[in-house]
Amino acid sequence: MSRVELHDVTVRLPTVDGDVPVLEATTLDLTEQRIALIGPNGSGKSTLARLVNGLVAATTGRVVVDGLDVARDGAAVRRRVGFCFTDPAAQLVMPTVIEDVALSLRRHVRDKAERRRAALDVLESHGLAALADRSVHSLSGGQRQLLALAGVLATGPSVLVADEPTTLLDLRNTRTVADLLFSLTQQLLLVTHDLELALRCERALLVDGGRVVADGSPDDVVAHYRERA
Ligand SMILES: Nc1ncnc2c1ncn2[C@@H]1O[C@H](COP(=O)(O)OP(=O)(O)OP(=O)(O)O)[C@@H](O)[C@H]1O
Repeated sequence: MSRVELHDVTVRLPTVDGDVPVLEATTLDLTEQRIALIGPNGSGKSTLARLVNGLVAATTGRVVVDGLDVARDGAAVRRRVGFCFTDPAAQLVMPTVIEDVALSLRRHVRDKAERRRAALDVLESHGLAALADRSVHSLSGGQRQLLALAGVLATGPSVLVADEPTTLLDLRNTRTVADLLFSLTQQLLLVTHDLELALRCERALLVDGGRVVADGSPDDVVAHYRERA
């Protein structure tokens, strides 16, 4: 299993009114397979998640993934850490479904024809092969989210950070995406407002006001969150 470490990490972000603190000094050692990040809107969950693949840089402190420092070894960390956004539109950039998966595979499979075959295999393994030549824009929200996840997973990350991957989905698609996420063997950092999903993880962190205010078993942390709300 992977290991994600935060050593005394703070984040300040620039605004028109100057830098504002978004994450107070945080130290974490994340070794469990599935870790949920829960908490109110604007509490700092996405910021914490984005630190793990360098989408947000620590203002002070160090973020380390499997021994690699995110600030120093950024490219190597990004190869290890897959990131899935709430809105799949943020990561689906090619005109067709198969081209999009092929783009994810560009560093893994050099030959173009082979890459197309590999992309089709990926689509098949996620039940999306029938959509291969469809425009990405013609897909439903659920299909788009599955495709985005398939593209990220095709690169073979050892950690998947998923930032509210089911927020835009209906009940059935939430179940499909959740089933996929919980079938993975990789480490999963799951930012979610869906407390049922949080309860299925091995560990949960409650973030509030830029601080981790509870950390432990999902049962305890979710109960604590419900009491505070
Ligand atoms: N690029 C930025 N510049 C300035 N402030 C930012 C930036 N990104 C986030 N923030 C602020 O940092 C705080 C934490 O935001 P973050 O997105 O991490 O919260 P969150 O817990 O993920 O919220 P939500 O549940 O609504 O997605 C918020 O007050 C937000 O306005």
